[in-house]
Amino acid sequence: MTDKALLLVNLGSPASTEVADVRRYLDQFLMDPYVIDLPWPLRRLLVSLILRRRPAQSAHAYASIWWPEGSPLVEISRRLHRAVIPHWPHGPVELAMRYGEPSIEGALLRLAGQGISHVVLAPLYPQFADSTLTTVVEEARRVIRQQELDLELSVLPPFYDQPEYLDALLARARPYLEQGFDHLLLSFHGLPERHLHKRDASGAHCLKGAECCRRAEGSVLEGCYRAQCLRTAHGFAERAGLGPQRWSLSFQSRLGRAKWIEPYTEARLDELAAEGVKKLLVMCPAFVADCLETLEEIGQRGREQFLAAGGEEFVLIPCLNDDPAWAQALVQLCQRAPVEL
Ligand SMILES: C=CC1=C(C)c2cc3[nH]c(cc4nc(cc5[nH]c(cc1n2)c(C)c5CCC(=O)O)C(CCC(=O)O)=C4C)c(C)c3C=C
Ligand SMILES: [Fe+2]
Ligand SMILES: [Fe+2]
Repeated sequence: MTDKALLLVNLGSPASTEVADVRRYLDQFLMDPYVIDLPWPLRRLLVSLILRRRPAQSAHAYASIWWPEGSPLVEISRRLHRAVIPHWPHGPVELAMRYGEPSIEGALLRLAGQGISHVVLAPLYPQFADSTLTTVVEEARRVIRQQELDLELSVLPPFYDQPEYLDALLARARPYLEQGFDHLLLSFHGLPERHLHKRDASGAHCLKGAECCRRAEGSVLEGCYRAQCLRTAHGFAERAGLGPQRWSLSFQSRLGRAKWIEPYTEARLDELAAEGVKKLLVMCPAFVADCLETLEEIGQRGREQFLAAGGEEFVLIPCLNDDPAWAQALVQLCQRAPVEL
């Protein structure tokens, strides 16, 4: 029966490392109100300022990690897509990117054209944020509304604490853990603090103390990216049998002057070297596919920083990527967990 399609959605990348393509991509990305949550005129002004210098800098960074097939994030997502297809018994599997190509619009039009009536939307982000999950769901809804498609949607919720995901992470990390290390740093993508406050309607929970996100439950946990990152990190460390001294958590990829959630990865790299850590393992569990933020920011700049600060060995554990066990685990999640919209 071909009545229930699966649509995998990742973030997306520029079409090439040309500055003009990077500018186009950054414009689409940063003008998304779920990413820069300012009223349109202010957002336009801020993004135009960012677009004066950032495209050239980012193009240079992208060029240093680009693959012959194109963007690592997009190519890895394509490989994951191919690995998932044989495991999904309910119908076609499509791949889309929230920004750039292949688009969510194109994928939904193709599925509707095949007579599909139900789509399971799988945003490939373990932790919830408006800039990850909400924007994907809203884009899918916009396309269905504007194109008048007869499609029902359900969505894979954040899977930050799900055994399928944590087990896949551990299987990925185990060979690196077994080789010995002084410390494991779990570096998550950061988020402006404002995005957390906005989701904490009571104003009483989020960022009210070092442990507030650790204790979050119910709707507070559902809306708190930081709390979900902490759950992932503690869940992973427990499964790996790591004591509190063997690992820590940080947040990377800060953009602009606003305060982002702490501790910052950059600061932690210096601290760990100063504390005498010689061999550092780094894993980035907010990303299911290696991308600019893991390969360049951590794998190149993070490595240089740690070694310059006195560290001796820096090992970046690859993301889950197209690992066959992860492809199977993802299908299990998509069969077990989707929520009707
Ligand atoms: C993993 C989840 C992600 C969250 C949360 C997120 C929030 C967020 N990001 C920016 C700004 C940028 N992010 C950029 C790259 C990038 N971000 C994610 C994921 C999350 N972002 C990924 C997977 C990537 C890599 C894309 C790739 O092509 O490899 C970039 C672009 C690159 C650059 O110029 O540095 C920007 C800009 C904001 C502002 C934000 C939260 C509000
Ligand atoms: Fe980002
Ligand atoms: Fe919180």
